[in-house]
Amino acid sequence: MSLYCGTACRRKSFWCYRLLSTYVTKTRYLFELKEDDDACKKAQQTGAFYLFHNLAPLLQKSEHQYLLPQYSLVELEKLLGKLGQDTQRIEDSVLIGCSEQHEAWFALDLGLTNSSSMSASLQKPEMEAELRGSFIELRKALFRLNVKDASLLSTAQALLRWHDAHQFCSRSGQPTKKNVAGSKRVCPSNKIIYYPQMAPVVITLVSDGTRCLLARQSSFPKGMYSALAGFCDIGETLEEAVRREVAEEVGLEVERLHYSASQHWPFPNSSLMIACHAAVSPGQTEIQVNLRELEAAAWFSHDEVVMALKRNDPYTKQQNGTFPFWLPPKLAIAHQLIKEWVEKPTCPSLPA
Ligand SMILES: NC(=O)C1=CN([C@@H]2O[C@H](COP(=O)(O)OP(=O)(O)OC[C@H]3O[C@@H](n4cnc5c(N)ncnc54)[C@H](OP(=O)(O)O)[C@@H]3O)[C@@H](O)[C@H]2O)C=CC1
Ligand SMILES: [Mg+2]
Repeated sequence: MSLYCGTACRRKSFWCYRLLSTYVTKTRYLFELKEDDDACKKAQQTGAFYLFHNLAPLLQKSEHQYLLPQYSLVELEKLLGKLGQDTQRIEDSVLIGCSEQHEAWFALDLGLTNSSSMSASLQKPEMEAELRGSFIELRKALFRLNVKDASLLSTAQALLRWHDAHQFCSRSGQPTKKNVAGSKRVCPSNKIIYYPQMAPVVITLVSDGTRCLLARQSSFPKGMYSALAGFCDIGETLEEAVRREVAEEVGLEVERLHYSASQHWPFPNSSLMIACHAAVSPGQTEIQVNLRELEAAAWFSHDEVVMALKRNDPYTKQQNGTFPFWLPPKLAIAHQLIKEWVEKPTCPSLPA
């Protein structure tokens, strides 16, 4: 459905864009592309495509960081032709954002095969040579991207992964069909609509007023400690999830907590990280580590944390064979929580 806006501009669109801020017009343009398949197809003609292979983004190496190449629809069609692939494959692409000038951005995975398309998975080396880049695992690349690109690729990978895992209706078993933008999938037989999902995860930096509590899982890189994290259970509030996770993992009862910020985190699936500061009373700080969840947990002083934040070569083994204590990289919300605590290590004052 389209609406004409007021007499002054006569533009055929969902919205009258004339008096709105750049941010609002961009948001409403994206909304329109998600709702209107024809508008989204049209946007592909002038849009930019980011490529993936089995969820690894195509990147080009520059001196210190990775660059993100993008392709126009015409370039993509040429590339697929050259590789002997049907251009119908472009229908698998998903909308991931747009520029302020309304150039729509799409992501397309050329390694994953879709139940509804007959295209075979393309060979990675052949494509890398053609594209003069490399498909690099997001875990390895994320921390060498600028914040904007890292966020765009996290979104793209999460959406591509969700579509790959939701090709069939869980009620009818029939193949589901995505809309052009990829903001949903529908089962043609029973009309059930599936929307991309994120799992809410609380991440909490516990403090006793002078020290903060950090922990590590055995899967973490050697020497790295982070704030306590855990998936929310169904039916829980954030406050309940924080109190339960802290109790489960280190055996402490949180007295006060306050919200700091949130972050989309693509690993291992798509999580919405909700970051909080929490306090325990100085008299109740003896921890009992749940070894089924954590390898270790400990209280760290302000000075120790300040030193660890300065460490920029954390993987170097020390002479005694151990790895130095270090903290998650800047891009992780855990880093932000820890930095906030270093700047203001007092207990939060809001009631839990
Ligand atoms: N961005 C950041 O700064 C940080 C992000 N994180 C992220 O937070 C997430 C959660 O932290 P973590 O300590 O591992 O979580 P939990 O403490 O909840 O424990 C993880 C366990 O929960 C189970 N699980 C896995 N997926 C789900 C789900 N969707 N819902 C409910 N339970 C699930 C699994 O158990 P089982 O296998 O036994 O079924 C898993 O081993 C991690 O994925 C991690 O990547 C963590 C720290 C910092
Ligand atoms: Mg945990």
